[in-house]
Amino acid sequence: MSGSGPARGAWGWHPLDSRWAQRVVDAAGVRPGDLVLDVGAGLGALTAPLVRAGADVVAVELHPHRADRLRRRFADAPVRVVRADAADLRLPTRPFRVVSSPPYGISTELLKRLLSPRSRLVSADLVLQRQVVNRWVDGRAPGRARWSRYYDTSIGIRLPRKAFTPPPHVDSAVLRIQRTTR
Ligand SMILES: C[S@@+](CC[C@H](N)C(=O)[O-])C[C@H]1O[C@@H](n2cnc3c(N)ncnc32)[C@H](O)[C@@H]1O
Repeated sequence: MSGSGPARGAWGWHPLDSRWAQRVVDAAGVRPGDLVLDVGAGLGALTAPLVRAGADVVAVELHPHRADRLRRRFADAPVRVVRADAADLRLPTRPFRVVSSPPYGISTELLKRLLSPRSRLVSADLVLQRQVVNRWVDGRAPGRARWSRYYDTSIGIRLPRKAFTPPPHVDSAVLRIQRTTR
């Protein structure tokens, strides 16, 4: 999914209902002034409650029209909209959190990047396919030997299919990642 972007029809368009988005952000424990990446921000379902929580948000969105709409919607808020492919994401050089409902197709690539050796990731709350979350919490995740010294993984809120429009064909949950050292 790099270069000209995903193939037509592969844009992973399952926006979160605003009440569920608020719950995900509340559970993430974001504090005023935190730098938070919303990867695959769509039209800002998570960006809006992140702004209300006082975060400085970087909203990453590849779709050109969605990125434009995000810019307009959050023109007066502490939100930087970056039109970029999450697969090529440049991580901040200062500590940051991630609260995101990314397209499921890029979740493994995104997680590898967030947990890479020089990452300043403090915590991540990612809405993902429940099967994928289970894999990351029960010890079957890629590269675990390397990153498990620094990070704990756990399962957060379980989201019903009706938390999205249109409902996806799979169950979802929040994968919580928290730095334990450094
Ligand atoms: C599942 S939707 C979630 C949208 C929003 N976060 C929400 O919860 O309503 C995923 C979003 O990721 C965007 N997207 C798809 N592929 C992407 C990529 N490679 N890099 C960045 N964003 C991407 C889609 O355009 C879509 O807006």
